[in-house]
Amino acid sequence: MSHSAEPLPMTARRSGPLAGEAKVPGDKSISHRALILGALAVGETHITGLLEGQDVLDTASAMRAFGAQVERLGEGEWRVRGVGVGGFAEPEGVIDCGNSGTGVRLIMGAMATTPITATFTGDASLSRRPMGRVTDPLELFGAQVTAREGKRLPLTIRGAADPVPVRYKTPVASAQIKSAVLLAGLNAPGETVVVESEPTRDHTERMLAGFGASIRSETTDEGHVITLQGRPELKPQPVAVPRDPSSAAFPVAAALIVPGSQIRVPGVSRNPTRDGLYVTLLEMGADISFQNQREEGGEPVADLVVRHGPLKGVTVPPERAASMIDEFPILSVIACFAEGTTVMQGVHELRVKESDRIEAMATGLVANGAAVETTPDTMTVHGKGGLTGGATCATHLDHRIAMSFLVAGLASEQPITVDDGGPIATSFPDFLPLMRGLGARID
Ligand SMILES: O=C(O)C1=C[C@@H](OP(=O)(O)O)[C@@H](O)[C@H](O)C1
Ligand SMILES: C=C(OP(=O)(O)O)C(=O)O
Repeated sequence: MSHSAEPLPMTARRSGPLAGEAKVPGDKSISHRALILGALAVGETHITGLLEGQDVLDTASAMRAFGAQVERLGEGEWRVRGVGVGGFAEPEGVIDCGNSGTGVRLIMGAMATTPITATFTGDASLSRRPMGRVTDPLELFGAQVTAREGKRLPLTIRGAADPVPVRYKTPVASAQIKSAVLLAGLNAPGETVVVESEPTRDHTERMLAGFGASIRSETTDEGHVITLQGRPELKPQPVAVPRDPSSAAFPVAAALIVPGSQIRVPGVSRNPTRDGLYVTLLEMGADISFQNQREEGGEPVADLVVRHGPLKGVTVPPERAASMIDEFPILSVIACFAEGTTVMQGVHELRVKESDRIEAMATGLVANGAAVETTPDTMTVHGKGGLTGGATCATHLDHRIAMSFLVAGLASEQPITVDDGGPIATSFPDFLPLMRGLGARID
């Protein structure tokens, strides 16, 4: 939901060793998809471990507006009674996706091949983000899109009455574009094909297969090719959402930079398309072990044990960017506490997230004593084994910027303040109690 709540400043102070267990919330990407596929299935989908962050709650409301029955049974436990592929009803009101790029882009895809009309809106951050990357391919299916200048929200989609399948090469590596096209392809006859230059997170493909769709992925000379057979009957599946590796990154980073820390983060997804931060941290010399590796709900998971220790700067190659796209803000913090230079390459997509994350991190880190250089596509941090701190950082309605600076403050010489911690609730509503439970001094 878009709201103009009062800003909520928060301050993090140098803390003693962090210890204990960090049970981070359910994966945000999988949570959105469980609700949307549940709504498109025929029958009842039972979900456990759903992230109850505002982004996902907005997707739940949207699925109700399109005619699905969505009920909360208990903490993280939800039931969705779906309407079937092509069964969405026309919503009576505007669909407000709040702060969530994933929510709005996937839902636009899911309705674009059904003959109904819907208007989408979002908060100030989402209204600045590019939507043409999704509406362009949706028009190829036959949907009609009315948007203001620059293809931003609010926009209206009139779904195709007689959709045609599409073969689409994504112009940027984006799981949101890929997923929107695949979800639109569900109600088009024949094969819808998405080609991506680098593989992006594959939760949509895994879950569609789990719900009984015929879908295959292969690597060819052209790239990573996903082929979906349209008009399946989706069969409800129990979905057990693993814990979010992108949320886990914050307590993990805190334990790595606060001297003497040792924490355990159980049940975190280790999906290879989401694993780039952890690969990078191991290269930096981080002391992380992955215990009890197992499969849960179609995703590989492990318990992470993380200990503080010395870190060194590394170069993160551009082909790794997609597998850690949301983790660069917190990596830039960790890089300040390493010795030596960390270069993050191929990160231009960070400029069109909830904020321009390259700009937001560089400005805040420099204000707190770091040496950072940026180009349109790279961020370089000259690590000095610590940070002075003492400054207030602007979070620009961006949860990951807020959490990154708060983690930085736990190990800086002086406290670090963020001007607004409110957006943290979009993806990690229990961030404060969880971090305080480990010994973090944040108020
Ligand atoms: O598909 C998803 O669930 C997501 C894809 C990524 O966005 P892009 O596809 O725009 O890179 C990521 O940044 C976002 O947090 C979640
Ligand atoms: C980019 C993010 O989310 P979204 O695109 O769904 O707003 C994120 O959670 O870091």
